[in-house]
Amino acid sequence: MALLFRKEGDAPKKSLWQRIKDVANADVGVILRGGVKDGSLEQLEEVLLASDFGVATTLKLVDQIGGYAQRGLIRTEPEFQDALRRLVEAELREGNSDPSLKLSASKPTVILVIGVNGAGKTTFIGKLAARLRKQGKTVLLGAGDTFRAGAIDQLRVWAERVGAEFVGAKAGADSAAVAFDTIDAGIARGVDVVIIDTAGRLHTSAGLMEELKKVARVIAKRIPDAPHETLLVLDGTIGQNAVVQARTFTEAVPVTGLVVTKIDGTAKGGIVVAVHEELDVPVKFLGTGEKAGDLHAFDPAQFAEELVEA
Ligand SMILES: Nc1nc2c(ncn2[C@@H]2O[C@H](COP(=O)(O)OP(=O)(O)OP(=O)(O)O)[C@@H](O)[C@H]2O)c(=O)[nH]1
Repeated sequence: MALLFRKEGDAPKKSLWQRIKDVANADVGVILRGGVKDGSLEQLEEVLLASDFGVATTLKLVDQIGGYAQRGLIRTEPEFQDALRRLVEAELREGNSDPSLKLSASKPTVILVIGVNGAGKTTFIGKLAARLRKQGKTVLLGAGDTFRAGAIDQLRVWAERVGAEFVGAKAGADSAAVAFDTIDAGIARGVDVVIIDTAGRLHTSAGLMEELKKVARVIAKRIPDAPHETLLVLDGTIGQNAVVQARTFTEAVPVTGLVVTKIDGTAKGGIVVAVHEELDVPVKFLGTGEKAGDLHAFDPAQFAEELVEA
């Protein structure tokens, strides 16, 4: 099984379970004796908060663990660890949680990719294009991040590397116009999937959100049920700020899936659970590095297991 939180050969990071045992030893002891009462789960709560689960998810998990302990369902450390793993997985499967990428029955499927600069949008698009090419699909990348010239070149390089087609424009061009041209080219060339990059920085966040709305409107004008996926890319190392960012974006456009990047750089994967819980949007992919293969289709069972036990 591919490792999410570290590469083969890397020294293991401290797992969530190890941190719970280090910091919350007293809690573990109390829980195992079935003696859960007010205050005895405080250290567990602190570890979960420090691991980016966020307040709402942390309180829910602590409450559930407390309930299990009181009912005598947790009597050994492995039972405690297993309960936590199962609760995290259940959290990830709650509500709107289908991790599969929706492809349209008619060509092309249009995927719009949004997120702030530096979150790893362009790298994700390159990796997703590589994955779709491997599945035998034809792919066209549209460089809608016209705010930054480097982003256009970076996407072109990815297109060449993975054998995808490319539509670009000069830096400063209208992002919505690039999206329109890309879809036109996708229809004319009969490609299977069109992936459109967007800018992540404008002078004001209100300006950025207006631009994204316009891009989505222009796409829908050309293909009424498009974009078929609007994927929001979040940096997994920035903690609760990712939740704040996600709220701003989801208020502007209907986000259909989350991509959490740089998971290889953190051992605190609680943010993946927190964003899903807060937004009721499925996590669809995890990024674990800069290479084409460093993309994982999201699997709640694998994630919960590695987060708690790895
Ligand atoms: N370790 C690690 N680095 C990543 C991952 N995804 C992206 N990066 C790196 O993060 C940096 C930012 O990624 P970009 O893809 O350029 O980010 P962007 O959101 O497109 O931002 P701009 O290019 O500034 O528009 C680059 O140095 C990437 O190589 C990941 O999953 N793991």
